Amino acid sequence: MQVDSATQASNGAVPEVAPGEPIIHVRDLVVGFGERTILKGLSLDVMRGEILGFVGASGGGKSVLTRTILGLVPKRAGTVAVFGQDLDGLTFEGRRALEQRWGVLFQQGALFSSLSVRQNIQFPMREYLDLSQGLMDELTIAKLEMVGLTADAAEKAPSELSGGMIKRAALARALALDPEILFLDEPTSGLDPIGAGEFDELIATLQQTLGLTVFMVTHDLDSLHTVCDRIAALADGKVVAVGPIDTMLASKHPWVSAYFHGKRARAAGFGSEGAR
Ligand SMILES: Nc1ncnc2c1ncn2[C@@H]1O[C@H](COP(=O)(O)OP(=O)(O)OP(=O)(O)O)[C@@H](O)[C@H]1O
Repeated sequence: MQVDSATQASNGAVPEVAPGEPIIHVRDLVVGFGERTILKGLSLDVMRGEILGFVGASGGGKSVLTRTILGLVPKRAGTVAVFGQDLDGLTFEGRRALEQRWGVLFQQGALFSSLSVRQNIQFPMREYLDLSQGLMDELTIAKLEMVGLTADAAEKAPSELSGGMIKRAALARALALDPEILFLDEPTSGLDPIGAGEFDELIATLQQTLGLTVFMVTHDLDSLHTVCDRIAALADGKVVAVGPIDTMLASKHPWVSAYFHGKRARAAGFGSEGAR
């Protein structure tokens, strides 16, 4: 894929990714903190319109990769390009234009606890757009309905919501700017299996109706099986397997094999006993 920084308009206009080119393109990425190197030459492509599940051992660097793609963590080497734009070559305006095209649901601190749900959802609108209060209020209700919440959730504080409602409200905030890419960090963690299943269905529905590309960090085997088009597995600081679930089940890499054929995978009905 060609990342042509010369085409990156300084006015923030964004060149389109050619059909068949990855929407997120990571090559030879090295990220570390002090003496520790976490990502050791990681490469990964995410294609437009897919739901890519990203798995790996706890502490392996999944959140670090997400945060590096978002430009929140500095890299030591390698390339990160989103929508065909090398993150390194961006002007301030170019960077802001890019940020409006993705939405993020972080694992921790999904919502600002001191703000109402309405204020949370309007936060990115205020940051990036110049809309009247009336229009923002209308959009807020539309986003809440999109994620299966009713309008009366808007005036609630996060502390008044159940865990599942917090995830949905956070998703509504991630959708506030009509993003093309959704980054989800452990979206179903903390939810019971039914709540997690419903959230998975919601993500699949949104992906289809809005044409989203979804990058999802998850440990949830059910999510990986039910909603992900492809899975990428992280081990030893690199992507060691990438492909549909069958690729994961066939992988000989020790971590991937242990994960997809382990006790939890078997309990969920996958793995050595055959994929369901
Ligand atoms: N800002 C930072 N400064 C120092 N170390 C960090 C920083 N951010 C992450 N790390 C370290 O990088 C490693 C990878 O962290 P990361 O949160 O990406 O793991 P993860 O794969 O997402 O884990 P989990 O599945 O448990 O959420 C951890 O050892 C973590 O302590």
